[in-house]
Amino acid sequence: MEAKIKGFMDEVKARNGHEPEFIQAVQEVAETVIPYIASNEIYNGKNILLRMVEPERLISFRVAWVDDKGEIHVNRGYRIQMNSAIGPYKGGLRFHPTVNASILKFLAFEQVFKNSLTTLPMGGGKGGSDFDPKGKSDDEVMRFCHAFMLELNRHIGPNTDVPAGDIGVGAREIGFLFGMYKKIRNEFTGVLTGKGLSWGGSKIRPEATGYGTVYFAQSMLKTKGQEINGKTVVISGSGNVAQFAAEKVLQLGGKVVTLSDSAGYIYDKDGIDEEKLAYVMDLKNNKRARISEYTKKYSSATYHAGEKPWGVTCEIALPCATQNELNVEHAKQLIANGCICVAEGANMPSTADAFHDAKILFAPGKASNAGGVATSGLEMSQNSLRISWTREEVDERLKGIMEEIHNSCIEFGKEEDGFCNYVKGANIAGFVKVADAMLAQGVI
Ligand SMILES: NC(=O)C1=CN([C@@H]2O[C@H](COP(=O)(O)OP(=O)(O)OC[C@H]3O[C@@H](n4cnc5c(N)ncnc54)[C@H](O)[C@@H]3O)[C@@H](O)[C@H]2O)C=CC1
Ligand SMILES: O=C(O)CCC(=O)C(=O)O
Repeated sequence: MEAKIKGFMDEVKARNGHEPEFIQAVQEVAETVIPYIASNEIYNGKNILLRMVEPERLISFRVAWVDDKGEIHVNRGYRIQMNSAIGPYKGGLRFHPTVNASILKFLAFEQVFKNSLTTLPMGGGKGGSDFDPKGKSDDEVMRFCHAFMLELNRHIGPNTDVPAGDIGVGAREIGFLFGMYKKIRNEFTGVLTGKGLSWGGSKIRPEATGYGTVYFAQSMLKTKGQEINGKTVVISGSGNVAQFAAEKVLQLGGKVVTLSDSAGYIYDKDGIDEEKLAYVMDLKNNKRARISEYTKKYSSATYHAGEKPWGVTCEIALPCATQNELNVEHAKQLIANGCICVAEGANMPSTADAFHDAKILFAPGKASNAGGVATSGLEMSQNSLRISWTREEVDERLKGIMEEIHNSCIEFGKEEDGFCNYVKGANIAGFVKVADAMLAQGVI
């Protein structure tokens, strides 16, 4: 089996050798899915995984825009349409200076498995730009989004490809992108998700990724007779996913002690309560300031510049910032300090080796953060039906979907000693649905 996996990865590396994040994401899937393929006759000799690692379409384009001083800038825009076997391409847009083809291909690849796990009919895609929204005025962000959509609109549509937000793309950006799509195409459709509530957005979509991550952690803890109530939780990030993960932990009686951004983390020994979290939301979503500001307002907190929060003692860790922010040393430290449960809110925040051999409750992002895209799927359904479900209705569906994903992970990930390997479970469950559809549709 080792040789089979190596042979497959050699072929992937030969084609994508300069794309480390993409190779990392494929390796993790190959290690669990190739043995499954080998033991399941119907997938043999069909080169399904090799077909799945090649994007159906990779679009790259120039985005030229004018700043407030009248200077012209050029960024690179992308949309990776990875796999449409089970539905229209679906996945977020990331605006961050680090964006490149490798990062978007890893995200698009993960998205295929994640969307399959949601039980909803969505293929996988991802896109974005190396544009940095930090320090830009609202007008500059608007001009960039409009310029980006001038090209992207040709490649998307409510039955073709439905983008949404990711790092650097929130409600403000989705509004500007939607406005330009509507202007160019002269149609009001559900072409993007994460829209504002008064123009087609779904209730709970902003909360969904963070809430879903905590619902998944709840399901994992339940298998051990444990709950969130009374537990100390370390969270990284302070953006959309981190904020609503923190909110749900508080609602369930947990104590959140950290948040972070790319410059460092804050540790609040007294816990980040509802009032403090509201301050963080205003700080990040409106003032767009650094998390270090928190310590100026709350003396119970300390700031740790240039560091990650994984050395802080906790029972639960929720990495919610970005890829590869938690390595094997961090993982050892967490476990040594008593951490029993890690649910990834971000995409691939743990390095490949971090929890590889750790027998704790560990959920990969493609399972635990799938609540965001699942609720985007619910937004698509509401748009098609031209109706709007209540907050309670959407939250109930979200909870149900997270429960289903957890069940799928158990079905395919439970090992002989009773330990659930959630990575294996998520990879195989995600693979089966897409692979079966690809088999049915023939070699295309
Ligand atoms: N927004 C969504 O619905 C979903 C997001 N995700 C993933 O969750 C993660 C966070 O995304 P959002 O909260 O939506 O983005 P966001 O833009 O709202 O927040 C991103 C957060 O990550 C931090 N960050 C960015 N680069 C960093 C770095 N190099 N080191 C440390 N921190 C860094 C930022 O300071 C910020 O706190 C990403 O991995 C994203 O792909 C996953 C599923 C859905
Ligand atoms: O809601 C969506 O379509 C995108 C969510 C996303 O980008 C993700 O799950 O990583």
